[in-house]
Amino acid sequence: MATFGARYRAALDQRGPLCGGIDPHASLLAAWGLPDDASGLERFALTAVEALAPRLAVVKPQSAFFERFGSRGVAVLEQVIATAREAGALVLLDVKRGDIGSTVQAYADAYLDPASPLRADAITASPFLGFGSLQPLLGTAAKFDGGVFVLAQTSNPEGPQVQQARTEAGRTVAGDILDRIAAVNAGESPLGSVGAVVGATVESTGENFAAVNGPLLAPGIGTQGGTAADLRTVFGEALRNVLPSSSREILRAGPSVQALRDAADRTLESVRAILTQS
Ligand SMILES: O=C(O)c1cc(=O)[nH]c(=O)n1[C@@H]1O[C@H](COP(=O)(O)O)[C@@H](O)[C@H]1O
Repeated sequence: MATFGARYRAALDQRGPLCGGIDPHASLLAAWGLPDDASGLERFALTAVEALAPRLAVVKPQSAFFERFGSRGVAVLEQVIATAREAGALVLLDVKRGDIGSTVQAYADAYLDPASPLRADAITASPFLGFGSLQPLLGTAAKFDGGVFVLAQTSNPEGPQVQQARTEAGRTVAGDILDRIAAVNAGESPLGSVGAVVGATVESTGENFAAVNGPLLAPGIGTQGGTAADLRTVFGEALRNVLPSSSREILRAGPSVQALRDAADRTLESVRAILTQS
């Protein structure tokens, strides 16, 4: 298999730059007329996969919305991952894992080892126990051609309290994380396999995102207020590597498969117009 960085580049080039988040909120299940139980979850998630996975580059199921239904919910998540991959989308499992190194290896085994039923193409990870603690995850990803998206500057308003704090060297924590991702990705072509998560809502940062030489996930498009135009302000020269992500704004269009597709197409066209101008 090609590296995750190469598969990401090809997926964006072929299908366009959009990640569809599969976030089965209780309020969305209700809006779709579905029960708030594992059967409703299954209908919701598989409808979203049917609509989005054959056309979008990446789909991103959010694990907690499945875990809240226990083992039946996790079984649905396994089905979502497998079905979406069969339909040709890359699956980015949003689990935001981070732990001491020895335990991080167990998370790597759970989500990135082909032997696991929850194996995805990539996962989200939190570096706030120290970037080095993620090493087992990065090593396992490299071994199995998977990807890891490391939180750097998140879309929520509370993020700057930690992420804009300064290291002893005077760098912001977010900037330091970007530097460390860039060091892992150095020399990789067409892109490294370690991504950064930078919210579409963070405004101008002064960072050189092109130097990351890796995937750039930009959640926050739509419901959180992030717009296509914001992407230019945030990412500057690195727009070609950016994957905007939107969950609720697209999912609200359901339960009609066609309406979900139309909503995804509208979002894709709005971000494509900006991202391909560079
Ligand atoms: O890692 C993420 O996916 C993520 C990082 C971040 O900084 N902000 C953020 O919103 N997310 C996730 O992206 C999704 C955003 O959903 P919507 O606001 O409905 O588009 C949620 O699943 C969040 O957990």
